[in-house]
Amino acid sequence: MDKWISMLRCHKISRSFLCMSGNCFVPTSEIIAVEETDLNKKQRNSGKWQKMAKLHAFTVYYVKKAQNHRWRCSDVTFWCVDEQLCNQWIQALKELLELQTRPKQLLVYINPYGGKRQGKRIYEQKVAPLFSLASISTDVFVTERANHAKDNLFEVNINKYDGVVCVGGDGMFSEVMHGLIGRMQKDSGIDQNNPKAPLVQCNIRIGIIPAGSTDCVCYSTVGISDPVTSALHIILGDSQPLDVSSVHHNNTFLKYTVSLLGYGFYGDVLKDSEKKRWMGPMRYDYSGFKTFLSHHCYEGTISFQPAKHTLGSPRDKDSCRTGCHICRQSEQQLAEQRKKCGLKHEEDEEEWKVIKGKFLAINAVNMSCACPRSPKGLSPAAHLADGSADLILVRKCSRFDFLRYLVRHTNQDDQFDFSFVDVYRVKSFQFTSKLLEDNESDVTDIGKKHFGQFCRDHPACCCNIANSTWNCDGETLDSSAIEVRVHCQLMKLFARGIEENHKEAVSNQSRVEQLL
Ligand SMILES: CCCCCCCCCCCCC/C=C/[C@@H](O)[C@H](COP(=O)(O)O)NC(=O)CCCCC
Ligand SMILES: Nc1ncnc2c1ncn2[C@@H]1O[C@H](COP(=O)(O)OP(=O)(O)O)[C@@H](O)[C@H]1O
Ligand SMILES: [Ca+2]
Repeated sequence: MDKWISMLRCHKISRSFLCMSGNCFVPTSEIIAVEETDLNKKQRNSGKWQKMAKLHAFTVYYVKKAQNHRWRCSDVTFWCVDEQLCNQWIQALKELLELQTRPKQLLVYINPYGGKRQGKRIYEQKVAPLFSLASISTDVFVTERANHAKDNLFEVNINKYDGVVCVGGDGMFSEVMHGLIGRMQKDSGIDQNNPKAPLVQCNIRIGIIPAGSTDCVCYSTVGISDPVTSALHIILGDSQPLDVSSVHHNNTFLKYTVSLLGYGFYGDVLKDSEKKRWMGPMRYDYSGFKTFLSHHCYEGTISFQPAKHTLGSPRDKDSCRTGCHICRQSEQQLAEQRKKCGLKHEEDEEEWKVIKGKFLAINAVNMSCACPRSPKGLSPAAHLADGSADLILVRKCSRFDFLRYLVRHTNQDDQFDFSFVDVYRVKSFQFTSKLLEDNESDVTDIGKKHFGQFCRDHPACCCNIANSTWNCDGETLDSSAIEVRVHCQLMKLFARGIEENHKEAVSNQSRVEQLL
C-alpha cells in the first residue's frame, strides 16, 4: 500500500476489520495503535505536500506478518481535508482498540547476563518503544543475581499487573515461572511439597523476550526467536495455555519444568556448559561435542502412566498449532475425569509401565522443544497444552548411531525411527538410578558404595556408575530419583502457539476478503 496516497481510502470499519480499498485489510485485533499524525513532521520530510491546503491525518500502526512467523510493526497514514471526519476516524478506531483485552501495566525482568549479554539493549532499543507506542506502562527491574526475579515476585503487589515479561533465556523464564506459580500456591495455601496437590492455575500471563542461549520456550510457542515478534504478541494480549510438570523427590518439591527435563546426554551437556558460561551460547556446542565423545550411558528404572486422555501420539505427522483441537479436547477430557473422580486420585488406579535399562538419554518434554538449533525440536508432535509430556528413551547404542539420532534433530527425518529409541506420551513418570536402587536395597554392601568411574561388571562398556544430573529447562538438578507429574495448562503465555504456515494463512486471508 502506498502510504502517501492513502487519502482516507478506508471505506469500511467493522468490529473485526479495518478495510481499505486496494484489497488490503487489517484485523482490528492486529492494530497496535492509532495516532493523530504530526503533519509538520510529515510535510517537512516530503516536499510533495508543501504547497497543498491544510490537511489532517492519522496513522494506524499494525502487525505485518513476514516469513517464518516473524512479525513487524508497519504503519499507514490516512489524509483528509475535513478535520472533524479525521477525528471521528481516530475516535472510532480507539474505541475498537479499547474493546480488545490487552495488557496496560506490565512488570518486566531483564537478565543482563543471559545469552550474549544483550538483554538490556534488546529491551531498550526494540521492545520499550513498541510498549510505549501501545500505551503500555512498565515497571522495569534489571536483575543483579540469580533468583532475584523469583524472590521479587513473592513480594510485589502482583495484582497491579496484567502480566510479567522476562527478557532472557529459558533459565530466566524458568525463574520467573517459579516465582509466579510459587506465589500463586502460597497465596492459596497449597503445599508444593505434596506431589499430588491439585495446583492452582496461574492466570497472570508471562511474555518472553528472547535474549538467551537456546530460547526454546519462546521458539516453540511463537515459531521464532525474535524480540520484536514477541513484543507484538504481548501488545496484542495473546494467550497460550501451557502444561507444567512438577518434579519431586521423597515428598519434597524440587522444580517445575515446561520444556526439557533431560537426564544423561542433555544433563551432562548442561553441567559441563555451566563452567563455560563466558563462551556465551557457543558453550553448548563445545560441551555438546565433548559430551558426545564421552558417550556415557546410565542405568536405571523408569515407570510411567500413559496419557490415555489425549487423542494425540508422539508419532503423529501433525504438530500443535494455534487453536490446537487436540489440546482443547485433552483439557476437556481431563476436566471430566476430575469431576468424576472428585477428590480421589484417578492416577492411583491407573496402570504403571516399568522399563529397566541402560540409557544414553532420558528426555521428557512438555512441548516440541523446537529452537534455532533444532527447528522441529526433540518431539515435533508434542502439544503445548494437552496435559501430557513425551518421554523419549534413548537406549545404549554405538556412538555412530547416537550421532545419527542427534543429526535427526536438525533435519526433516524421523528421530524416533530407530530401534534404540522409544517414545511414550505420559501424564506422570518416575525415575530411579540403578546406583540408588543398589544402595537402597543393600546398604551394607561396601563394594557397591565404592563406585569406580565405570561399570565393574563390564569394564569395557560405557556405562557410567556415577549418576548423571537432570537438565531442567536449563537448570541443573541433582537427584537420582524423581517423580514427575504433568499439570494441564497450569500457566499462560503472551503467545498464540505456532500459526499455520504463511501460504495457508494467505489463502485464509483471501477467503475472509471474499466474505467481506
Ligand atoms: C551433530 C549435531 C547435533 C546437534 C544436536 C542439536 C540438538 C539441539 C536440541 C536442543 C533442545 C533444547 C531443549 C531446551 C533446553 C533449554 O532449556 C536449555 C537452557 O536454555 P537457555 O537457558 O536458553 O540457555 N538449553 C540446553 O540445554 C542446550 C542444549 C544444547 C545441546 C547441544
Ligand atoms: N543478574 C544476574 N546475574 C547472574 N545470573 C542471573 C542474573 N539474572 C538471572 N540470572 C540467572 O541466569 C540464568 C541463565 O539465564 P538465561 O537468561 O536463561 O540465559 P542463558 O540462556 O544464556 O542460559 C538463570 O538461571 C537466571 O536465574
Ligand atoms: Ca504437553
